Parts: sequence; C-alpha cells; structure tokens
Amino acid sequence: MHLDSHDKQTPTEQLQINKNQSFHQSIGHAISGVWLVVKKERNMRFHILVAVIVIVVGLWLGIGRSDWLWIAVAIFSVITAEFLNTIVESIVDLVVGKSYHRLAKTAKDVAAASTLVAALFAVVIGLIIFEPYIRFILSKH
Ligand SMILES: Nc1ncnc2c1ncn2[C@@H]1O[C@H](COP(=O)(O)OP(=O)(O)OP(=O)(O)O)[C@@H](O)[C@H]1O
Repeated sequence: MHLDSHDKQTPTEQLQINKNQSFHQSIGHAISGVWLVVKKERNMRFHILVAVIVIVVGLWLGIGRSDWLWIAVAIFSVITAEFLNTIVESIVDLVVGKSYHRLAKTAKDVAAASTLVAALFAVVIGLIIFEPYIRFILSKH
C-alpha cells in the first residue's frame, strides 16, 4: 500500500518544510501521522481490531497485571513495526518512484518481515496468556 494520495495536498493544506515552532504543532503533526497510517494501511486497521478484541477478552476473563503488561508489549510491538514498515515504504517510493529496483524490494520485504515477526511474537504472547483459559473452557464442554 502506498501513501501517494497524501502527496496530493488539498488547497487548504500548508506546505510546511521548516521546523515545527511549538510543541502543539509537533504533536499535531505526530497525530496526523498516526491518522494517516490508520486511514491508508489496511494491515494497521486489522492490528487495531485484533488489539481491541484481545483487550475486551482480557477484561472479560479478568487477567492479571503481568498478563496486561505482556499484552501491552505485544500490541505496541506490532503497531511500532507497522509504523516502521510504512516509513520504509514511503522512503523507498520517494527514492525509486515507479521504477523497479532490487534494493527497493529488499527494503520493503524486510520491513514487511519485521511486522510479520512482531505479529508472530504477539500470537505467542496471546497463546501463553490465554492457553489456560482456553483449556479450562474446553474442559467444561
Ligand atoms: N520499486 C520497487 N522495486 C522492487 N520491488 C518493489 C517495488 N515496490 C514494491 N515492490 C515489491 O512489491 C511488493 C508490494 O509493494 P507495496 O508497495 O504494495 O508493498 P507493501 O505496501 O509493503 O504491501 P503491504 O501493504 O502488504 O505491506 C513489495 O513487498 C516488494 O516486494
């Protein structure tokens, strides 16, 4: 997925390239970065949906503090990897444009691999935390 559409500014958008002048301005741009990834990256929306489901199930089961800590680590690892993946994609597209380049492929594939590894880490954390509950529920049936 490319963020090309973000490059086409609407007339109301300011074409700022100088440094942010205030903390408020920095936070505003950071939040618009978060919104941009959520809006444009289907995978990010999927990660958020899974995170919400895990949080709801965790609340329902009443899991402990240390379990929440690991779930927080897993969720933030996946989200951070997805942000880095989007950064790499954007920079690669900026550098090579529409042309094919072997190093562009390497950069994008390795960036995608980092998200995959983070997602697998999250699945392992989820299995370790929820396995006793799943086993208990299955033993009741
Ligand atoms: N300029 C390029 N040169 C060589 N290979 C490319 C280039 N652009 C993309 N690719 C290859 O095509 C794949 C898909 O490109 P795309 O830009 O859609 O990646 P993607 O956005 O990482 O996919 P996803 O949204 O699933 O993460 C990349 O993983 C890479 O293997």
